[in-house]
Amino acid sequence: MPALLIAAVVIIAIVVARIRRKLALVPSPRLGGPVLGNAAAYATDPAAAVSAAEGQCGPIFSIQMLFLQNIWLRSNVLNKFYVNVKEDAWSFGWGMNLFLHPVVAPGYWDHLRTLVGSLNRCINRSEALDCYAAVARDEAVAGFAQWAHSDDTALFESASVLVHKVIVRCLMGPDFYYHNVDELSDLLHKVEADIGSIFNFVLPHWVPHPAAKRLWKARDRMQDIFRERLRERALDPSRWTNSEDYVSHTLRDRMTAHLQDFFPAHHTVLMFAAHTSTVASVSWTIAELIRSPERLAILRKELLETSDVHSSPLLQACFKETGRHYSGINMLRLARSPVTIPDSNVVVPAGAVVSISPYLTHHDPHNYYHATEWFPERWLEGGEQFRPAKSADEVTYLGFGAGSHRCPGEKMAGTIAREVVGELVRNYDFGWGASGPPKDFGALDFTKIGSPWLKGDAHIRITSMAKQ
Ligand code: HEM
Repeated sequence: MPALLIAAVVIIAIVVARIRRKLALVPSPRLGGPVLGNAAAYATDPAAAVSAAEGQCGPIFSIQMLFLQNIWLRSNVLNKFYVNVKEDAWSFGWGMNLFLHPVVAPGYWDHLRTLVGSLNRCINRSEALDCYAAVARDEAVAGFAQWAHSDDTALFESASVLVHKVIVRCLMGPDFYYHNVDELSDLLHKVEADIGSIFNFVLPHWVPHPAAKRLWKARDRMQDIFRERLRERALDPSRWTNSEDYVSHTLRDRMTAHLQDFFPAHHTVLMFAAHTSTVASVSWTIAELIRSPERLAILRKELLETSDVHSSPLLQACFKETGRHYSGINMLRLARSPVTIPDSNVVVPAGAVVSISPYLTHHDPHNYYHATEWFPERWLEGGEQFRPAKSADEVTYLGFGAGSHRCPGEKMAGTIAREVVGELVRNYDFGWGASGPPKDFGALDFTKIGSPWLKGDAHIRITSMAKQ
């Protein structure tokens, strides 16, 4: 009997040793003090922390964030692998759910693909984009007339108000705009303030901590707003037959009409997906044009010579460069089943968070010449400074993502941003406000979902050229 026991222990020890040799532990850096050092370093300066971790550990490493293991993949080839892993293995939806769970109805993520599919079919049609361009122009004209009254307009904050109005009119429709636009902006800000609460990550989802209670309240109010508006629409259906707003489309689309109960959750997610990054795109482009007056003069000439703001190569290059220079620090997936990283013996376990970094990819000098400069000309014909991905196995530009979750709102965001900035460049003289230029252009706020804003904002003044 003891001999049998010893044999069993030896066999188990051999098997365990073999498995451990096969499944190498993901290396973890030392970025600060023990226990919470890595999480604290990441929270203070995520770009510096991830770069330092890569320097210590190579392209695959793990940063422990309290109870979550966050595994990072840092190479162009791993970017490509990452964006193509399927949802059932590395889930985008369940990654979002880690912090958005208090504001989305249970079951929403199971319908994400269907709802995103309908979004793609609706907002990328030319009729819809023409309509969104007209809405953006209209809001830009009204918004800038207001901005011109002050000699110190907070750029990101004011662009946020403008973009929010455009998004509500386009995605939700004129009735939501008329009745609820300010309240929706308020809800967005409230949700933004609480969604990053550590308690959302670490406590069971049912625990009524203060941030969760506020978020549940916002979720319930969003549901009420939708109930009210959809009830009114049902009383006058003919008015909505040809409406280009996305809510109308989802009510007409037989793939989504039955998912009405999930519309409030879907539009909460979309307010995040669409708002922060579009505001960043508009605001950073305006700020960078102020910093380069010669380029602004060339762009103004180009825009005044064409009747179509969407055909200016320099304006397009400016937005592409803003998407490169001011991109999000991370993408995030929740691993649902073990996945082996190619050409390594690392297996990402189920339950880990897996990330890549658009920001660090875009600032890698091996990928971009003068990577730390905002230099839109790199994207113009003849601007050979962009080093295209070496092969089809690499991804070096992630401004709108790539692969399975590539952004469906790229055309809509581009249309809005070109209309807004085009209106400003054509009709207004603009520069820093009375409080002067921002002290530190490198102070990026990476806490938002999407592209970073500038910490402390930037203040500008605009003057109508017609009045000069
Ligand atoms: C300049 C503005 C925008 C930028 C830079 C941007 C960027 C991105 C990126 C990088 C992703 C991929 C995220 C990932 O793979 O983890 C993404 C996904 C997504 N974006 Fe955008 N986005 C913008 C505007 C919009 C707009 C206007 C909408 C809605 C109308 C939108 C809706 C979405 C949705 C629904 C997804 C998830 C797609 C999926 O699950 O397959 N985005 N976006």
